[in-house]
Amino acid sequence: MINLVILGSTGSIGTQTLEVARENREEINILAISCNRNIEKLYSQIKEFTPKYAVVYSKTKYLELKNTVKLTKMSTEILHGMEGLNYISKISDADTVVSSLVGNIGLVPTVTAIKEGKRIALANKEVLVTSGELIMKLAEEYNSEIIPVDSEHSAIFQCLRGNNKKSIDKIILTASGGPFNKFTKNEIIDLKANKALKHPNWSMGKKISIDSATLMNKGLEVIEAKWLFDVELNQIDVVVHPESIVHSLVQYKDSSVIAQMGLPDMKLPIQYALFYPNRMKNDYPRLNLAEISKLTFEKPDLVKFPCLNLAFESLRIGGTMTTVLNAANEVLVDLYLKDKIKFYDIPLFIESVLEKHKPILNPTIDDILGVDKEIRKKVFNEVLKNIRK
Ligand SMILES: NC(=O)C1=CN([C@@H]2O[C@H](COP(=O)(O)OP(=O)(O)OC[C@H]3O[C@@H](n4cnc5c(N)ncnc54)[C@H](OP(=O)(O)O)[C@@H]3O)[C@@H](O)[C@H]2O)C=CC1
Ligand SMILES: CC(=O)[C@@H](O)[C@H](O)COP(=O)(O)O
Ligand SMILES: [Mn+2]
Repeated sequence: MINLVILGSTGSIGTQTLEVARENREEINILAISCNRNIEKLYSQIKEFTPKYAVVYSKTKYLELKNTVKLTKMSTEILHGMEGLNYISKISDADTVVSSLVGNIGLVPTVTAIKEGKRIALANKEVLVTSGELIMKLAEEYNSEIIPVDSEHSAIFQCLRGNNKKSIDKIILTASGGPFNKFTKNEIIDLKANKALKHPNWSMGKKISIDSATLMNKGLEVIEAKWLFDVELNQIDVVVHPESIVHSLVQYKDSSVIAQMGLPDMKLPIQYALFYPNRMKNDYPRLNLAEISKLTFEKPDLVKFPCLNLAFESLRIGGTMTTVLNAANEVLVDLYLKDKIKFYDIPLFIESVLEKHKPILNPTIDDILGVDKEIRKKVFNEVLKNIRK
C-alpha cells in the first residue's frame, strides 16, 4: 500500500492523481490533500477519500471548510496555510508526496518532503526552475527519490533506464508548439487568454496552458531537464512535434535514439511515478500508429516565441537568473489571464527584468525566496506604471 500526500489535489494534476488512486484503490491510500481556495472540490475529495488531513491555503476558505467539516462530524483534520502544507509534507506514515502545486509557492513544502526522505512525484516544475541545483543536492543528501511527472521528463526518465548516463549525447524535448503554432506573429499580437488557453492536445491548469502558448513551458522544461538529468545546456534540444505522441527522446553517443511514446494523457506519467519501478496494468486507450499514420517534427520559431530563448539565456547565466525568469513569468501570466497586458508583453517585461538583475551565484533557499518576492513586486509595479501611461 502506498500512502500518498497530494499538494494541490484540486488542480489538473491533483485530480488526475486522485483518478489514478481511484483506479488502484487496493494499492493507494490518500493520507492528505490540499487546495488554495477551491474548498468545494476539496470537500468532495474529503468525502470520497477520507484523508487524515486536508490543508486549505487561504485563511478565509480554511475557516469556512473547518466549520462545514465540524458540522458534518467528519474525521479529517483541517489545517491551514504554509504551516499546513509543511505539516502534511512530513507526515511519518507518508511514502510519496505528489508535488503538484503551481508556481514557486510549492518550493518550501517540496523541500520539506525531500528532507524527510519521501519519494517525490514531481509535477511542479517551477521549483526546479528556481532551485534545481539545491533540490537535486538535497534529494541526494536525504535519500529522497525524485520521479518526474511532467510528460517529457517522465519520457526521458524512461528512455534513460538501463543506459549509462555517461553515454548520453543529447536530450531532445518535444514541444507541441501550443495553440498558436500555425499563426503568424501579427496574428498572435492581440489574441486574448481565452484563445491561448485552448491547448491542442492537453487539458491543463491555466498557468501552464498560457506557458505552452508562449513556449515558456518548453523553456521551463529545458531548465527542469538540466537539473533532473544533470546534463550540460548544449546537450538539450527542443523539437516541435504538434501531435504530442513522442513525449521526448534521448540520443546516445552511438547515434541511437530512444523515444517514449503514448497518447497524450497525464494519468500515464502520474501512474508511472507513483508505482515506479512497476508498471500497472490499466485499460487506457492504446496507441495505434497505423491509425495516426503521420508524425511530424519541425524547428521551434524563436522569433515568434522569444520566451524559449529567454529561458536558455537565463540558464546559461545561472544563479538567481532563472528565479527572476520564473517570478516575472508567474506575475505576467496572471496579468495576461486578467486581460491587463498583451501576449507579447510577457517576453518584453521578462527580458527587461532579466537585463537589470545582478544574479546571486550559488543562492540559498532564502536568497531564492528573497529574489522571488522582490521581482514579483518590481514586475507588478512596472506593468502598473505602463498601464497608467
Ligand atoms: N496540468 C498538467 O497537465 C501538467 C502540469 N504540470 C505542472 O504541474 C503543476 C500543477 O499544474 P496544474 O495541475 O495544471 O495546475 P492547477 O492550476 O490546475 O492546480 C494547481 C493546484 O495548486 C493549488 N494552488 C494554487 N495556488 C496555490 C497557493 N498559492 N497556495 C496553495 N495552493 C495553491 C490549487 O488550488 P485551488 O484549486 O484551490 O486553486 C490547485 O490545487 C505546475 O507546475 C505545472 O507546470 C506539468 C505537466 C503537465
Ligand atoms: C503534459 C505536459 O507535460 C505539458 O507540459 C505539455 O508538454 C505542454 O505542452 P507543450 O509541449 O505545448 O508545452
Ligand atoms: Mn510537459
